[in-house]
Amino acid sequence: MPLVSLSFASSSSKAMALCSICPRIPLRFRPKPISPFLSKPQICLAYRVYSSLQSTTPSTRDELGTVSIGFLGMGIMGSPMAQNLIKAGCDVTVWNRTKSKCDPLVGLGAKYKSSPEEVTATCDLTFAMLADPESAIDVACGKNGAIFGISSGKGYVDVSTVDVASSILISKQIKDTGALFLEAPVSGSKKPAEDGQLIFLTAGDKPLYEKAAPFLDIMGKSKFYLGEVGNGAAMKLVVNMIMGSMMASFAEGILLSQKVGLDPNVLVEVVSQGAINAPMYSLKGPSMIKSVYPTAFPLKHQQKDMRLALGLAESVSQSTPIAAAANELYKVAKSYGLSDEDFSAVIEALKAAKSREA
Ligand SMILES: NC(=O)C1=CN([C@@H]2O[C@H](COP(=O)(O)OP(=O)(O)OC[C@H]3O[C@@H](n4cnc5c(N)ncnc54)[C@H](OP(=O)(O)O)[C@@H]3O)[C@@H](O)[C@H]2O)C=CC1
Ligand SMILES: O=CC(=O)O
Repeated sequence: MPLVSLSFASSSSKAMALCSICPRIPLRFRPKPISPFLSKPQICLAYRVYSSLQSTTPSTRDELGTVSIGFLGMGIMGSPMAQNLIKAGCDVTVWNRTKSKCDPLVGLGAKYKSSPEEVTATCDLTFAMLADPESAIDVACGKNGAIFGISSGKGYVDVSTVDVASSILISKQIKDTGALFLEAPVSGSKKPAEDGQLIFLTAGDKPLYEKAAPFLDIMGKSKFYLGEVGNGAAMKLVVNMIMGSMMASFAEGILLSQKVGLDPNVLVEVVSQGAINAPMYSLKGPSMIKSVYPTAFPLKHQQKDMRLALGLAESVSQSTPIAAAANELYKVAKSYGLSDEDFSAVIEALKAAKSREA
């Protein structure tokens, strides 16, 4: 017997002081101490206060069987996340716009429903992993959307990467039904999703965070609770803005090393041993040098995140010239037809048109 029934349709004082000199930051984005323990060093504190590792104690696991869960969105991320829930013994119900993508999950024991509405009507807790703000809103609030099946006592956890306003809109629509809402975008790509090593950036209803925690622990290695809805979305956009700029800069470095006669493979090795080492450089550098971009994080989603992050920065008049320049490169890469390639294909935007054709 499955343990759980699931459906899947795709501050510290220093920080507060900083806010006092940045009056334009809306109150809701200012770090708020949520525990008296916040006088400890900030990094440690943020981790210990906002996140918890492996909260799935044996007693919690016993309770998993009493919760039925749904999953909406079987893309690159949603499929392995749902798969991990099934493998952990959960009873999962899945939905995806393109039905065929549900077949492997059904093969593993998932149930299938033909609309988000049916999923939320059947399940206590529904996760949604959709492409962008438009699809996340449509699946939650559109025709046969999640809000039409959900009701008081149930929960909706949106793990898609969206902007703050969209997340607040979805939250309001869900909560108007009496249900609870949690935003929980993830940091970590295809492989971390497959390995259950995602990082959840959650915000919203704390009781739902606690109810969802054992499932988040199955799909991820850590989770942060960041307060009110919008903070999770904002955190994810800041992280991905940094990542997108890092990748664009790395691409420039690879091409420059080649142009001056250096071996770019040696550059990747040098970078991997120094202070600017990042796993994505070692992981993606060798294939970028060969001009192949096996998709883990689609370039179109990285450009969407740059665009949304720039909007977030604009909303608080924060200057982000590096991200703005990087965003232009992702736009050029999209115009080259590289939307569905991995975001490392941004390097193509830096190659001369003639050499790209060669
Ligand atoms: N890939 C990655 O490394 C990571 C991605 N993310 C974020 O997670 C989210 C999902 O990413 P990923 O799985 O890679 O994306 P995919 O493009 O692989 O999947 C997108 C999903 O959204 C569905 N979808 C798209 N448009 C609509 C629509 N109009 N109505 C209903 N469903 C729709 C797709 O359905 P269909 O199959 O029918 O097209 C599919 O299930 C994005 O927000 C992304 O930014 C976050 C961390 C890492
Ligand atoms: O959103 C992408 C990621 O790798 O995280």
